[in-house]
Amino acid sequence: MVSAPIKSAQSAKVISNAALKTQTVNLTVLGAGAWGSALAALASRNQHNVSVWSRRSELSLADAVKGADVILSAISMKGVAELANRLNTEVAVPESAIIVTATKGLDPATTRTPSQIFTETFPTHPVVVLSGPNLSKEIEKGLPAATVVASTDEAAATQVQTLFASDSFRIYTSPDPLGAELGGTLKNVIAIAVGVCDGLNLGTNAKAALMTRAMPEVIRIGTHLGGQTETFFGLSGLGDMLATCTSVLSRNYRVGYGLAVGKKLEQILAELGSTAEGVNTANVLIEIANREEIPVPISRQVHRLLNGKITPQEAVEALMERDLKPEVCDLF
Ligand SMILES: NC(=O)c1ccc[n+]([C@@H]2O[C@H](COP(=O)([O-])OP(=O)(O)OC[C@H]3O[C@@H](n4cnc5c(N)ncnc54)[C@H](O)[C@@H]3O)[C@@H](O)[C@H]2O)c1
Ligand SMILES: O=P(O)(O)OC[C@H](O)CO
Repeated sequence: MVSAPIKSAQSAKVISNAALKTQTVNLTVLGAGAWGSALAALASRNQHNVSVWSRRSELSLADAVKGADVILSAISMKGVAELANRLNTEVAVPESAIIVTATKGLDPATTRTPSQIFTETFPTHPVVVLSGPNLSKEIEKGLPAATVVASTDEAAATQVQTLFASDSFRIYTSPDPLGAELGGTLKNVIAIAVGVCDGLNLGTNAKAALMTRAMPEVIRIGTHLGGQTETFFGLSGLGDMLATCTSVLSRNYRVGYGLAVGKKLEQILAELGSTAEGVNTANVLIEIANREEIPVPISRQVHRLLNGKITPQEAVEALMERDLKPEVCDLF
């Protein structure tokens, strides 16, 4: 069992990091990619018992989750639904285990978020979203970073906060899992657009305009899907948008940059050798936007570009030639 170190969120505000250290937690990390490995290392440094499972590891999924207090999934979106189903049907997930999801994506088959998938599959377990401006390569180096753990179960969020928090990894709790998750997911499509902007050498003014105009777009679709407006202005929203859109470490940014300098998508993805969720997210997002009639002009151009319907230059022209209008008119 995970100990319950915090009596309430109110008391957590005044307790120092040192006082937040808990009893040892049994953490199982599912996914041994860049993010799963970085999160496993953070928990190990906090002296917790960490086991890491991946589909290629010798450890079976059943053995990996046996006795787990916390199960954290950090696999690519394409595997989340299948993994949730395997956890539900093939193995015995401990009754009291907290499930944490750190994936930033949307399920292509159902358009659900990972937290929605885990909540529907495990209705009696607390589900926590971990999301923020977290480029794993910087975190691996021990550079300072902050993130958000969001859940409707406040005690579970606080326990996950304590599990990973350190002097170099500052964690805030939030009661809005969908908002935190969608901020981190939708910005990947915008990071592709900003990569295009930089690849075409369009300048700082254009980049600032793109990121700023992306905010109402993300908020419009994010709130429609159930997130709270204010969450999109926090670390998991604006914060992650800034990190991902301004760093060459971002794989999504590099997808856009590569397209702008004339590379084919397949070549870019092969060179990356790891997950760029924005490509799948753009497809699912446009499916949702079309179905629900939600305007997403930037994401739509990214979608057209990724699917070979337009060139990077044509995408820029399409955005610049839209009808003129007042700035603050279309948040919802
Ligand atoms: N790397 C980062 O900086 C970072 C930061 C925050 C969030 N994320 C998110 O975390 C998720 C994983 O990213 P990553 O950087 O670790 O990617 P990665 O490509 O390095 O690793 C992906 C992992 O998912 C596993 N996987 C893929 N398909 C699977 C399937 N069908 N079944 C089981 N496992 C499967 C792979 O084996 C691998 O272990 C993504 O949603 C990403 O957006 C990444
Ligand atoms: O490398 P990216 O583009 O997947 O970005 C990683 C994280 O989402 C940044 O917070």
